[in-house]
Amino acid sequence: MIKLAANLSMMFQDLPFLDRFDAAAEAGFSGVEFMFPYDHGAGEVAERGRRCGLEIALFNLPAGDWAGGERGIAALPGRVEEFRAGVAKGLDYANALGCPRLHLMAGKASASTECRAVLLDNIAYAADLAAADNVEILIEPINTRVDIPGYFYGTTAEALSVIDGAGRANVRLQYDIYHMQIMEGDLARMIERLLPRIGHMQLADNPGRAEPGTGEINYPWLLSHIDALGYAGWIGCEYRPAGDTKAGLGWARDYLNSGRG
Ligand SMILES: O=C(O)C(=O)[C@H](O)CO
Ligand SMILES: [Mg+2]
Repeated sequence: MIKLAANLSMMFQDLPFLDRFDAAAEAGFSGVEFMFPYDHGAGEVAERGRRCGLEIALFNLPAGDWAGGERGIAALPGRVEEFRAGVAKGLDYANALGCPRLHLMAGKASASTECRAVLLDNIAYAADLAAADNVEILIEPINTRVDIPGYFYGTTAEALSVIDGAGRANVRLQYDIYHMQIMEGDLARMIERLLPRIGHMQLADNPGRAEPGTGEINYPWLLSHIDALGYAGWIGCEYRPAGDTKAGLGWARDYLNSGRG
């Protein structure tokens, strides 16, 4: 069964963050994900999720100075103390929100031995603490052609080599179909091959990163294929709606709860 999570950092942006939970539930979602909950108290985010009957599928560990252009700090030498404080904060929120997954972002860093060593240490540190809370750490290759030039890993091979290097069983691959269409293509076969390593998925069409049906990816076919493969995890709708979020959800009708919207 395909389980779609609304991405509350990209969808329903006309509403304040907490009200996006209500909008997602009304649209028929049973799960949500978002980038960062940290502007709000963990208690109030948890309460809103509970009240709306929503599972919280994933959010990001603190990722440095986002507004200043940083996209994670885990591969940055000299930022280890800040990284560790972020892990503690992220796990506090994950526990309060009942969220079993955290996305750890490496950042824009050179492919140097030093950055890789810092990254592997940081991932192992986060994974060991997370394991004690039954939380998984997710590593997502992000396209370096359009969205984040210079990001530490842009392909599944690079991300898997980092995961294997960290050597922790609770570190898994976050497969974002949009990024991987740009970097690798061959989506169906790649997902089939990588399925045992994938802990979370995300989607958007390409080009433009809007909803399925606006670009080149055959989502009706691909989602049936993912379903047939037996993928049981969440797929986050990490797209920028081309217009009104709810009006653009026609593509998802078969996968959402009905009767609430
Ligand atoms: O950029 C992406 O695709 C992500 O999933 C990161 O979490 C940034 O939000
Ligand atoms: Mg993503």
